[in-house]
Amino acid sequence: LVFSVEHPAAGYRKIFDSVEELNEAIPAEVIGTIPSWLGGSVLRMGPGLFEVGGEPLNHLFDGQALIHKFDLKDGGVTYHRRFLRSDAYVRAMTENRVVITEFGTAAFPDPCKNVFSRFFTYFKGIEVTDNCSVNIYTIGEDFYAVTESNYITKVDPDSLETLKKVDLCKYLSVNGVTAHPHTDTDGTVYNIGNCFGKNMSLAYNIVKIPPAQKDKSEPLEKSKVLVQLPSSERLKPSYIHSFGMTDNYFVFVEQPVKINLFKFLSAWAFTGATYMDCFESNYSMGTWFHLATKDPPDYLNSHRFRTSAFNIFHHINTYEDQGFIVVDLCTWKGHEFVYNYLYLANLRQEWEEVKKAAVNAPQPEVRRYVLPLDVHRVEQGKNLVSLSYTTATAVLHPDGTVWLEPEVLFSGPRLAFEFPQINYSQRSGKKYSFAYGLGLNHFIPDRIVKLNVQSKETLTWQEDECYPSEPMFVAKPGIVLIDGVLLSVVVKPGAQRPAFLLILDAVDLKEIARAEVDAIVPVTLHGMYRHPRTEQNNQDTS
Ligand SMILES: CCCCCCCCCCCCCCCC(=O)OC/C=C(C)/C=C/C=C(C)/C=C/C1=C(C)CCCC1(C)C
Ligand SMILES: [Fe+2]
Repeated sequence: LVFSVEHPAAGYRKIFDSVEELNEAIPAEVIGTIPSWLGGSVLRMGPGLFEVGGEPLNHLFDGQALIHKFDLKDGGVTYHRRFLRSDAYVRAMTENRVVITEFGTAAFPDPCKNVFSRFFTYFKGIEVTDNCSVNIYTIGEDFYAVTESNYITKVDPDSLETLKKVDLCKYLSVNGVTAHPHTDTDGTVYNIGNCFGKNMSLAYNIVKIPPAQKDKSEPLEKSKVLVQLPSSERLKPSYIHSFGMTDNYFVFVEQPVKINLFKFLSAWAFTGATYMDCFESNYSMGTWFHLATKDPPDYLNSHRFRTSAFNIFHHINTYEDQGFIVVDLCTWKGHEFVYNYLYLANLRQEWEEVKKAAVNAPQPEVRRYVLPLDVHRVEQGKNLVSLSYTTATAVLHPDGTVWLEPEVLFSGPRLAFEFPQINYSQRSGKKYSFAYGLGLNHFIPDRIVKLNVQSKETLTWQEDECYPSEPMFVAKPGIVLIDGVLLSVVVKPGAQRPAFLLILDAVDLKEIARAEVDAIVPVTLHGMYRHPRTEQNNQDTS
């Protein structure tokens, strides 16, 4: 029954429609009672403008970045949104054309320039996009909207004004970093990015940005590359969307989706190709797992962990247990790039067509991989994983590689458990029980799922004609680990008030409240919960 939800009215199309920003926050109508301890704001990023100058943007990740904010205070809720004033947005508005190439849409040539000056414009090099539509997080006390390029954008989390474009290349030797950093309890930020070094040498660099500084100096000024991981292929680094971190280790999964740097650095500048045109699959490498220690930072090159090919975007959680590293992942089987299926034209099709397209796409599966930390030559051919609670295996082969087989934690035909969240502040890097995710039915987000990663039991929230977003876990203040709520922005196109902030009890996924707004909210990708400001932290930031 759970798998057979159908969408004949294709209401999901509404989440891919352009909207206007708001001049000021609008009030929401609250149904139910918002817990008295739940204040603060929900900040989320996503695309909000899907065409420029009458021309469509092609890919889900191309729409111009819109910052959304739901403020919760004294049981009431307001909603506000503003477009990020990125160069990509401002120049598109000014010139009424796509000026900066997006993930799947090439910039339009300036119609005022003749063919010769256009040629020389191209020679000036590639203008990398600053369309920070993927996530928002803090560095020190500042809030940054981010994508995966070298540009991050400082924003005011109260007014949603754009403050400053920051080029990470000024501080760090990286070409970009992921939109999914890890943050320690003291506020230290860790991230990973591709680095195309001198002589075309390639590496993945793990970077560290310290927390807010006592002398109020910029934490980015003190950021550094911690450790360098090698690329399996020269000129073709793998695409990275997230990574794992435990108390003592970093885990990087090198997938067979590759960036062809030759295409990226040459053809792209001349032919008006897009980022999407620079990806290719490696049919033979499978998937490699890399480990590095945090302190002292060091790449562990003694073991080479391998498994069959899959796409990986989101790590769920990673932890150490009895000499093993447990790595839980949202995978997509095979080497074909899942982003090939995320063109807006596909996502906006009639339901029957959407279903047909998803049949040929890589299939989703939540998997647990277990990496033994202690591997000896004599142990060839036998399963090295002795953790009592998992069927995942690791076998040392004569060539010195350790072949991993996963335990499947969740699998449904064309039903993905994606955009995973955990009780991050209390369980990140630690053994845990629950993951919360967005259920993608043939790529259409139509349910919220809670997964018990130990028992594999699931709970589901869904409602007719409703399209939710990534559920964010907010822990109830206190010491009880399982208490908390899930917050998700849900779009219900036919309703009188067509979107709402949904508040679910994270224990049983029962609805606690919803705050309905008189506005459609386009698809959001990721975001953060900002705790209410107390007298104490008001003083801290002043
Ligand atoms: C929320 C519901 C969505 C509905 C459909 C979704 C289906 C999703 C199925 C799979 C999971 C996908 C996860 C998606 C994650 C995501 O948010 O991705 C966004 C990523 C973006 C916008 C990446 C931008 C990357 C850029 C600009 C990279 C640029 C570069 C290179 C490609 C090479 C090196 C240089 C540089 C400039 C860094
Ligand atoms: Fe993501």
